[in-house]
Amino acid sequence: MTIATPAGMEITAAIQPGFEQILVPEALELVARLTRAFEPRRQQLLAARAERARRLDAGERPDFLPDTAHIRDGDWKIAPIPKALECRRVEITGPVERKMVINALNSGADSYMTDFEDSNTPNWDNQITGQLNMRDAVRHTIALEQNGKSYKLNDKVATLVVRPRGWHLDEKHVLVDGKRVSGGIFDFALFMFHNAKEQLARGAGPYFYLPKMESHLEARLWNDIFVMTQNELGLPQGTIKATVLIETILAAFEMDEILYELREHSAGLNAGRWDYIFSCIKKFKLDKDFCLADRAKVTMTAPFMRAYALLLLKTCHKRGAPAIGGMAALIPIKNDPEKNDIAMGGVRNDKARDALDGYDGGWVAHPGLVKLAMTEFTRVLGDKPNQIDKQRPDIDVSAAELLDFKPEAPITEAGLRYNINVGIHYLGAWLAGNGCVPIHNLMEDAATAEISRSQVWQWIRSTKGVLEDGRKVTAEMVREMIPQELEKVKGDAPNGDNPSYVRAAEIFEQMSTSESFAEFLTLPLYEEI
Ligand SMILES: CC(=O)SCCNC(=O)CCNC(=O)[C@H](O)C(C)(C)COP(=O)(O)OP(=O)(O)OC[C@H]1O[C@@H](n2cnc3c(N)ncnc32)[C@H](O)[C@@H]1OP(=O)(O)O
Ligand SMILES: O=CC(=O)O
Ligand SMILES: [Mg+2]
Repeated sequence: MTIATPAGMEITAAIQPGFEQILVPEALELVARLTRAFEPRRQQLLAARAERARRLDAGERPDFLPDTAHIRDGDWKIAPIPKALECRRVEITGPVERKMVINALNSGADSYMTDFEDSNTPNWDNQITGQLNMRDAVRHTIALEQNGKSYKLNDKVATLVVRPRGWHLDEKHVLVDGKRVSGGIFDFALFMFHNAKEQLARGAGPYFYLPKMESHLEARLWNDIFVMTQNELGLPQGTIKATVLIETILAAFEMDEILYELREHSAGLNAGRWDYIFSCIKKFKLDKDFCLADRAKVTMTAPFMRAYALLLLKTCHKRGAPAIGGMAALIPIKNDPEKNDIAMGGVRNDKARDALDGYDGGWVAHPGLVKLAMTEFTRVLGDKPNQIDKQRPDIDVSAAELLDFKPEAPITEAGLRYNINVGIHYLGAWLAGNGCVPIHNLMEDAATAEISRSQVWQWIRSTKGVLEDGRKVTAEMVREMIPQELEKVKGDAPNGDNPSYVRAAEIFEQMSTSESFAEFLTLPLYEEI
């Protein structure tokens, strides 16, 4: 099938039946206009990231910005939060897949973040089918017959929030003036064009989660895109609301500034813990003093994670903004009640800690976790929709505390093998089109897998990358383990005979043993799909 595209735009992927309903000329026109207006700035900001990374590699340490002290010290608040976003005690998240969209909206959670990002392989079909799913979800017509089950929406559903791709990702199948467009702008513009007015008519609005930003200037770019889009679509300014994931170490130093940039459009901040850990490893990968312990030991109570979580909470409430907690990767464990009890206890503790600290809500990965997370937040909040009024002047977090990277031990052979195993399994699933999988009873997505592959790279290079039995982690050691772990993955994965796992092992070896560090694992992977 062919479709009409605006002058200067080319679509290089197949237009499957139904895709033309999303790729309508006016929607593509909006993509083209936003691209022409903002793509040069996206490229400048990505170049600024690379320049900052070079400085960090050379030993520079981040600090709060001197030039924006007046924003941190100033007395201001974000614009009022709309009714539909006042109560977010439990937010379920998941890839933008039809059955999961229905199950998540029906899950009993207050809100649902549908994901074009960490938990989604951004192949062309997933992206456009995801937009079709969103169109039907917003209109409450989404339905499905699968495996003898009928899926449709309940009368009362969770508030929908959409996560477009981050600034680093392109949509390679859409070119404007010969260049790839931004994946984030593409996802955002199509969603806005098809759904914003319908959502407003239904008493909510276009709400977003914004991932992986590294500075307030990147937030300013989103804000300017919101302003132009609202003008283009004839929507009142301030209609769009966005929650920013603080999931990079550099953004942790600019939380006030990020809220300030988006103050007319802000719906608060979220502690995106998994990408945050990955970002710390990435930004200090060459620092001889930096070396984190086995992935399982780096929890929310590690000193640097605790500092970040508390600073986020304090900053949000000071600005009248919701503070939303991140994701415990534990999921229900079938057929093993004992292990399941331990996993559920882990989620309960995680949500109880966030609620008692003062968070207004938190993320869960699975419908089976909604009730217990809700119980923990309700225990603290009672019948209040949020606890934004709970100020935490007692919290005082310094730059040194944000950078207090511990624990450093233990690093174990089991931990190393775990990282290799999860890395291969996840990359293989991703290449096969599934961006979120259960591995060893944990939710694994692009962010958790990034921790695994970057730890292996770092342990090989750091003088502190030594196993607790005294052996140094080396490229040879990792090369030897990769085929062994690949065999285990082939046995464990439901589609283990898919050639994508063999390819994943090759990519994992290349990524973890090569001298250069791939900025995001999804960048080389995207060129393979
Ligand atoms: C770091 C971050 O970025 S966190 C945010 C990104 N990550 C996520 O959003 C995690 C989303 N979660 C998931 O994808 C899944 O829960 C997984 C992959 C972890 C586990 O999936 P499965 O093993 O298939 O779960 P399970 O078999 O227990 O599912 C039972 C039912 O719940 C549904 N379900 C599971 N998780 C979700 C979810 N997050 N949203 C909606 N429905 C879900 C399944 O579709 C299934 O439905 P069915 O009974 O109608 O067939
Ligand atoms: O997106 C969330 C994260 O933890 O990463
Ligand atoms: Mg993330």
